[in-house]
Amino acid sequence: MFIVTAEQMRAVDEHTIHKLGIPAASLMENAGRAIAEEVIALCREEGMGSKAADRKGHREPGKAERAHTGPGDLQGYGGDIIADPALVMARPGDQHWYMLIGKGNNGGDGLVAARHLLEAGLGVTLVYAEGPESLRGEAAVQRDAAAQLGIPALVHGREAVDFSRCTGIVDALLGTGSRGAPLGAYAALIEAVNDSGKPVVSADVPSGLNADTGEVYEPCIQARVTVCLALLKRGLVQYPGASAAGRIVVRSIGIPARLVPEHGPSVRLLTEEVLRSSLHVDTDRLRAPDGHKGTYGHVLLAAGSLPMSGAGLLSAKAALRAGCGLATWALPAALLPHIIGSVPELMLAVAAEGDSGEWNAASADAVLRLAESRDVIATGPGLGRFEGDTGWLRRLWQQTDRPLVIDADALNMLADAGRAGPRDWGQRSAATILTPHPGEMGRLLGMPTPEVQRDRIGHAARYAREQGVTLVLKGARTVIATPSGEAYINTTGHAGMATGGAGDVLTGIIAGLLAQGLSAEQAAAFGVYLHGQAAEQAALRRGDPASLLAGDIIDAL
Ligand SMILES: NC(=O)C1=CN([C@@H]2O[C@H](COP(=O)(O)OP(=O)(O)OC[C@H]3O[C@@H](n4cnc5c(N)ncnc54)[C@H](O)[C@@H]3O)[C@@H](O)[C@H]2O)[C@H](O)CC1
Ligand SMILES: [K+]
Repeated sequence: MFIVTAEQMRAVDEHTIHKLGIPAASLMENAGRAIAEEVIALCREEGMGSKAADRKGHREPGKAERAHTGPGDLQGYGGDIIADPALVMARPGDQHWYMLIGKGNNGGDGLVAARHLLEAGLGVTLVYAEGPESLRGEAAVQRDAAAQLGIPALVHGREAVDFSRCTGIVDALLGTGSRGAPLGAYAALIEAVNDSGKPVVSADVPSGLNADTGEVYEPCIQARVTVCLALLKRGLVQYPGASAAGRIVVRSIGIPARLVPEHGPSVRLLTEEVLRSSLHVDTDRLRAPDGHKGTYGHVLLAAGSLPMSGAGLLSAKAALRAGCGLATWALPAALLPHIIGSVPELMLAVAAEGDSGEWNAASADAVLRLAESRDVIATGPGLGRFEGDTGWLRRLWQQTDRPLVIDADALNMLADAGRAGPRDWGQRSAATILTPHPGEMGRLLGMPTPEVQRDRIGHAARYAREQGVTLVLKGARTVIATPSGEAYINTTGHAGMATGGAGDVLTGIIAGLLAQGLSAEQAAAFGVYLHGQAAEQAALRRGDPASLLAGDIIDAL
């Protein structure tokens, strides 16, 4: 599923109307109709104004919905005749919905929805944010149709609006044409709606949400359901916007998704389907029946220091669990006695001499030598900082042609590389994957963490393109961005993954997948997906996400 910006949506919309010749009125009709259907679906689900038998959330028309159009039993003539199933409910007359109408096309969608709800037998009242005379184009056509049908209308500021009288509210105030925080009547209506506690169905996006970044302005509608029209908007999959949206239902309205790549870099929701079809990840083919441990690649992990040896251990175990044939952990000499025997499947190699348990700049020689007979290098977890560390990382970057996964303190070394970023170190010929959390991303970009979080997709995609790397921006809805400017938004995982070591596990998984021959894009996306899915399994086993340990994720892989 594609995820678009408001500008991309507009471009695809224009393409559909002006090049394909689909009338704008058809798109608005489909949009409004979809919103009305989701209002009815919500009413059914919540048993709002309907019979107990109708409270199960199913969309099958109930008994009362079957129209027997003549005397006697029609079944004798070949079966029931059922009125439009999507719009039928048991006792529609108990429902009265207020339809908030803004002056743009979002308002036009709301007006179409009002017509369909009226047709279904619900009570509807229009609440215009501004005088109806301010509507233009298609929205004005819908305003006039609604007026001719006699749908009652109030105008904010002219008549009192009492939300306690309605059963629910459709928010068609602001859509993708919204700019900045809602102003004037829009802000007043949003505040009153949120205070009312009534269920809200938002048209396209909750009004007050930045559709591109997920930033919520003051005020912003808190929706029960958001009926996203045509294509998923970026702001709906990023927090805090994702929380304001409630349940998101993406409804097609006649705009072909295949037009998206013509209008800018594509961002997709990372699902199993996308992994298989767009990313061509075929797990059945990862293991050859006649393979041996050399077939599945050898990971070299340069990680861990005395106070943080567990990080290295987690990464190494995760790489093995992800399926690489062999893993070698390069570590400071002083760690060796503590580690020996803890993971018997793992090979250990001393890279940094001395009894401090820390890394040093000279250890780059040892790491580079070890890398010659390994397929992938991963570094960062538990590494710590040391004198000359940025130069150390620079040597790895420049002097090995092996794929490189860079995490944790190695990212902080990268951040010290200079304003221009590692692109100054030259383009690597092999895959380079960076896995920052928002704080590390902020250091890479030289900006505060909240600024990164304000537009995760935008920052990740820009950095990956400018620096020529594959970037994994961790956090709720992890973003995977590629050097070509494409991105994937992960759908797996939960808040229980906010626990020490979870990132080290991800580094190991990605390295383990790279070793098996996956491309940077495949390994990063599949690794993130698997990491989240394993954490879901582990939380199910434990019964509570909060008690998840990073090691549980490895066990569940
Ligand atoms: N996907 C499609 O192609 C279709 C989308 N539809 C719907 O149309 C809206 C986008 O409509 P647009 O007219 O471009 O913008 P809005 O309705 O969002 O409203 C813009 C309107 O509001 C004023 N405004 C902007 N920002 C603010 C603010 N902060 N406070 C107050 N007022 C503001 C501005 O002046 C404009 O007049 C899309 O979301 C869909 O719902 C089509 O119906 C079908 C095709
Ligand atoms: K809206």
